[in-house]
Amino acid sequence: MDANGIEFREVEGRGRAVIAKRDFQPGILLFEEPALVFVKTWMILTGVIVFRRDKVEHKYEALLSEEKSQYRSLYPVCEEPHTERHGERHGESTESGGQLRNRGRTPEASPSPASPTPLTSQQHLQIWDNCGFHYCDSLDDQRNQILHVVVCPALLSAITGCAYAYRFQAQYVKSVLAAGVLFFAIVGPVCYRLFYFGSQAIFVKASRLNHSCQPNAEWQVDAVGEAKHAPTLSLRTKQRVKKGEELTIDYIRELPDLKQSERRKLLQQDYGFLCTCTRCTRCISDDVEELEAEER
Ligand SMILES: C[S@@+](CC[C@H](N)C(=O)[O-])C[C@H]1O[C@@H](n2cnc3c(N)ncnc32)[C@H](O)[C@@H]1O
Repeated sequence: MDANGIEFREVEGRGRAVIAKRDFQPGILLFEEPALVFVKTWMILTGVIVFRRDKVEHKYEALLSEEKSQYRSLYPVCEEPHTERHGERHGESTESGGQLRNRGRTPEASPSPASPTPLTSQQHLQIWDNCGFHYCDSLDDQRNQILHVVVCPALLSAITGCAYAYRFQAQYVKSVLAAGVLFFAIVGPVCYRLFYFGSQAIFVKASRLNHSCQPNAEWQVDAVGEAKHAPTLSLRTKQRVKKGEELTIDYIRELPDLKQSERRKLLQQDYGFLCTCTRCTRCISDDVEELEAEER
């Protein structure tokens, strides 16, 4: 499906954005988009995404030259002045779409796209940090189940059991069993948040979606049959959206319980921007206490 009914343009203070060109009811599919590139990751403490840099670079090298320039157009998404060229539409595979916006790099209209300056590891990292969508596919889910239901409990039970046996000279087997019960009862639920497998993908159009703490759209990744087809992101409206409104998503939707002030801090620390969504603007202006009372 093409991105009908939406457009990509600049908004004040937030760079390029996705705007509704007509009214939408809740639950409407706005667009579907295959991943440009995706990698397997781990996540620690529901926040720190870890992947092998060389893998990311290797995947980039395997892209076609047009795809490479789309990928490169994402760097640096937010550091340069957002000067949109006439007719530029993000995600379109035309010559004007996906132009290089890299500092110190010649615009693509004149140079040979075959030999762009190589991206550094740091630049790759910045692209993935800013634009990577994290999700779990079915293989990740299986690995997580094995990890959290078998490996982690067994390992932690064995360690706790050994410590218990050493401390109290208890029989090893009894200690491991006791530690296992203890683990499932107390540590098990916590362990689920400590470490898990996932995947991360770059979706060119979707990476133009700005964040809001009260988003009007939500994304989902379908990664069934990933070996044969690239995972596909679909974006749907969450509520009624009026013509001219910006479409936004929640960048930290896996942490719904945070207070507004904590959300702002996290977005600044992890994503490097001061959120200017309506909710945050209200929070800055005067009623932080009122907002936090509402949240309680
Ligand atoms: C994935 S990009 C979104 C598209 C980006 N606006 C662009 O021009 O390509 C994320 C960046 O957009 C900006 N941004 C997104 N949501 C924002 C918000 N609520 N307030 C301020 N800046 C925001 C930040 O600079 C952030 O690092």
